Amino acid sequence: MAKRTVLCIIGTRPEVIKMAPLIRRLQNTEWARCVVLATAQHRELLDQMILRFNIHVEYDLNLMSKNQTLSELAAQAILGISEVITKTRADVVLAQGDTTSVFAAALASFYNNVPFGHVEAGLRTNNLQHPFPEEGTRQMIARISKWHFAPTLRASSQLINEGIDEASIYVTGNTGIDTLVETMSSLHLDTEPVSTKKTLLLTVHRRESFGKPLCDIFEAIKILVERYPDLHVMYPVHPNPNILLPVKQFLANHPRINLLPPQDYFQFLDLMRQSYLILTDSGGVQEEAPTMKKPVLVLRNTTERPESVEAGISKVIGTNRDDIIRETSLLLDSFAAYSAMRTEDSPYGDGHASMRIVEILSRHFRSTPQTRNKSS
Ligand SMILES: CC(=O)N[C@@H]1[C@@H](OP(=O)(O)OP(=O)(O)OC[C@H]2O[C@@H](n3ccc(=O)[nH]c3=O)[C@H](O)[C@@H]2O)O[C@H](CO)[C@@H](O)[C@@H]1O
Repeated sequence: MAKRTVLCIIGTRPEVIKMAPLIRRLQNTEWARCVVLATAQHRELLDQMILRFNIHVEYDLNLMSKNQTLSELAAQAILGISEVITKTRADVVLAQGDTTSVFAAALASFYNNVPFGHVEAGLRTNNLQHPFPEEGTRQMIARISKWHFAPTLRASSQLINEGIDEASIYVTGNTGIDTLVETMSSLHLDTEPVSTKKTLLLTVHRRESFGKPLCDIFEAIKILVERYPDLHVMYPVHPNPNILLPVKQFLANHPRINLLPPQDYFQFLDLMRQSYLILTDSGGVQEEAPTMKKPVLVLRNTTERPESVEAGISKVIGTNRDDIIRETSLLLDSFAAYSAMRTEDSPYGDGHASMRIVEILSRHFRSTPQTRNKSS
C-alpha cells in the first residue's frame, strides 16, 4: 500500500497525552507518514508534555498570544492548519477532544475535502454553556468528521442520537488509558497506594471555576486541612493568573498544603498513586482515576464523563464550599464510604484504543485507492 500522510494535531497538554500513543503506533506502521502539527494553544504545558513523550513536531503554529479572543485563535488556527494540509498533501487529519484547535482542524479538513478523524468523540453535557466553548465545539466537530472514535458505548449512543451515521462510529476506548497503562507498565508501577497517609490530590483549571467558585474551593480546602490534622494536600497549580491569585490568597504558606508547579506526567501519576482521594475539575483525571483505583470528587456542576459516576467511582459535587467540605469529610471519616468508591475496572478503556484506531484507518486505506495527486 502506498504511504498515506496522517496529519496529527496537538494544542494542549491533555491532547499530547492522548495523541502520543496514536502517533507512536502510526509511526510504526508501514503505510503511514505521520506528521505532527502543534497549534500551541497552551504553550508551556504543551511543551512539557511534548518533551516527556518525545514527539517530533514538524509544524508549530505557536498560536498562543496575550488576551487572544476565541475568534482570533480559531481564524489563525484554520488558516495555519489549512496551509499544512495543502503543503503535506494530508490524506487524513486526526485530533482529540474539544478545544478550538480541534474544531479548527476539523473545519480546515472539511474545507480541503480531507477526511477528519475525531478521537474521543461523543462526550456531551448537552448544555452549550457548560462547558463553554467545549460543548459547542465538540457538537460542531461531530457534524463534519468522517470517523468518530468514541471512548465508550455511551459516547457512541450520544452520537447516534444526534443522527450521526452509525457506520462511521467506532467504540475504541480512550487513548488516555493507553498512555496510562503503558506508562505504568514501563515504570513498573502498580496501582495500589504505597502509604495509608491521608493525602488529597487537588487539580483545578477550568474557566467556569474562575472567580467565586475557585475561592469557594480553596476556602473549603483550607477548612478541611485545619479540621483534619493528618490531612495533606498536594496541589499542582495551573499557571493561569486567574488561578494563581486566589491560590496565594487562600492556600499559601500552610505546612500541609503543598503547592507544586505543573507536574511532569510521570510525577503526576506518582502523585495519583500516592493519594488517598482526588478532588478535580479535570476530564483526564476523572478518566485515569478508576484505573488508579482512586475515588474522585468532581469540582464541577456537570460532567461529560458520567460513566464513572454511574459506576460509583466518582461523584459530581459542584463548587459550593459547604458541599465540598461535607463530601470530602464523608470520605475521610467513613472507610466504608471510601471503599465503596474504589473499583476493579475502568469504564474508559482497556489500553488498546490507539491500536483499534490505527487498524480502522489501515483497513480504510487498504480498500481505498489513492486519489490525491502526490507527485505534483
Ligand atoms: C471540558 C473538558 O473536560 N475538557 C477536557 C480538557 O482536558 P483535561 O481537563 O483533562 O485537562 P488537564 O486537567 O489539564 O489535563 C489532564 C491530564 O494531564 C495530566 N496532568 C495533570 C496535572 C499535572 O500537573 N500533570 C499532568 O501530567 C493528567 O494525568 C491528565 O492526563 O481539555 C481537553 C483538551 O485540551 C479536552 O479534550 C478534555 O475533554
